[in-house]
Amino acid sequence: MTTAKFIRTAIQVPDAQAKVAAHVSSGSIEKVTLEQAHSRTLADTIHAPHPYPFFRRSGMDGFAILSSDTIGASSEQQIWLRVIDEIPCGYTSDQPITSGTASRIMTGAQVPEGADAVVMMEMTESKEEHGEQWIALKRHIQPDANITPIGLEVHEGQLLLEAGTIIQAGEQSVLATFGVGQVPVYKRPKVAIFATGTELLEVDEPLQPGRIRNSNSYMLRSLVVEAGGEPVMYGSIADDVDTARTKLAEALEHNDMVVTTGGVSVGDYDIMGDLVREGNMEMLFNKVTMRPGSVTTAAVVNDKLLFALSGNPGACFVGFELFVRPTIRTMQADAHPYLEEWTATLDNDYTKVNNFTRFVRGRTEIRNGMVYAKPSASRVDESSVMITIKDSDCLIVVPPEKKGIPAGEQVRILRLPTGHVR
Ligand SMILES: Nc1nc2c(c(=O)[nH]1)N[C@H]1C(S)=C(S)[C@@H](COP(=O)(O)OP(=O)(O)OC[C@H]3O[C@@H](n4cnc5c(N)ncnc54)[C@H](O)[C@@H]3O)O[C@H]1N2
Ligand code: MOO
Ligand SMILES: [Mg+2]
Repeated sequence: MTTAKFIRTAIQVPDAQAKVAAHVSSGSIEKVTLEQAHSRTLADTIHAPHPYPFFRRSGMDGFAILSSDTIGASSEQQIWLRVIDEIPCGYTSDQPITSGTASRIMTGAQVPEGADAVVMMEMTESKEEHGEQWIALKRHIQPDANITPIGLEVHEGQLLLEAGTIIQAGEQSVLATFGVGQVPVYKRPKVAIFATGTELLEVDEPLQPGRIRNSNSYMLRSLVVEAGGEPVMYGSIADDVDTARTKLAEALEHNDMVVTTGGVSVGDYDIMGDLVREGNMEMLFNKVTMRPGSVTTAAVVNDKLLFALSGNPGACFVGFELFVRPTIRTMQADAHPYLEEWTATLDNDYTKVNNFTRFVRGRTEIRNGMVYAKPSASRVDESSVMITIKDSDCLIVVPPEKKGIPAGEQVRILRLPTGHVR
């Protein structure tokens, strides 16, 4: 049998990634509240509208003084200063410090005019005389002591955050400090997910002979969230090309991209493959020189991307990490959308013979400051294996020319950003 189904041109992973990238640009922008901005990608550059600190700030609970008043002070020769005001945080004093006077001040309060130092409470003695408060100092206090000057951290106009920054705790702090309550961020792309397969059962259905529960949709859902997308679940459908066509049209209409799983190989019921070949979409590729995921298929329909990933869980996972994650990241203007590449020492022999580049699910470990990677599966790492996905934090790259790699050799690994919600 020689139908178009079987004739496929395999392309290399970087070429396939480039084909996808040519159809992706950063998405549109929206404003969200600071609370909602967590883990979102900033869409504008933020400059400081004012210096920070904005006023001369006391670093201690104590007294604002003139340092020159304390010259010559010692245990034998205490200097007495009259306390003229009390300045809690949030208040400003209208009484400037002049020679011979001091004001009680709290940590974080604005230092009054005239004062050029704050002395800690513990370094003073105090007394009350004729209704007046006095403090004594026993040593010389250096000018500027315990005063944080204006702009120590940030000067006015300083670049605070670049567009493309992911907003986490530190960025939240900056945005709040500078009064950015409505934050311009890239919209999360809406990613439709549906599974194909007559064998698929819903998660809460009892097992039946020959059937399995749809796990890929849930795996993909988590991956989309991790990548910063908004997953939209379209359930699963039987292997029927008409149903798939209708579902795909609906998913494309309401979402920014569509990810499907299953039915992309050459089997009689591999309907997604058939659908992509029908001709009303631009197929980017339907075979990649990688394993798992060799049948990963991508197409463009009305300017939107369709990723038809393998049904085999391991292949579906790798297909997502290499093609879908970078797309979601690029749509949020991530300058480094691909999985981070590290070098690691292989911990176990890897003996499999390959004709395609193999992306072996693995786990890293740091020992004596060195990164080691070992395959997650002790026996099987086939495309069909589901159970090792949870045990993996990297993909070990085994080039096609290698006939296995001995333990101790340096390997390229791709770090999986598992658990990081973007
Ligand atoms: N004659 C050939 N057979 C196969 C080839 C080939 O080149 N020639 N390629 C093999 C490779 S490689 C892979 S990978 C798979 C790809 O299969 P499909 O993408 O067509 O996926 P299905 O046939 O629908 O299912 C494969 C497998 O995965 C299970 N599955 C499907 N959907 C889900 C889901 N949502 N959750 C969990 N598991 C799912 C399904 O039951 C099958 O066991 O084809 C090889 N065959
Ligand atoms: O596409 Mo299959 O995943 O190469 O193993
Ligand atoms: Mg199949």
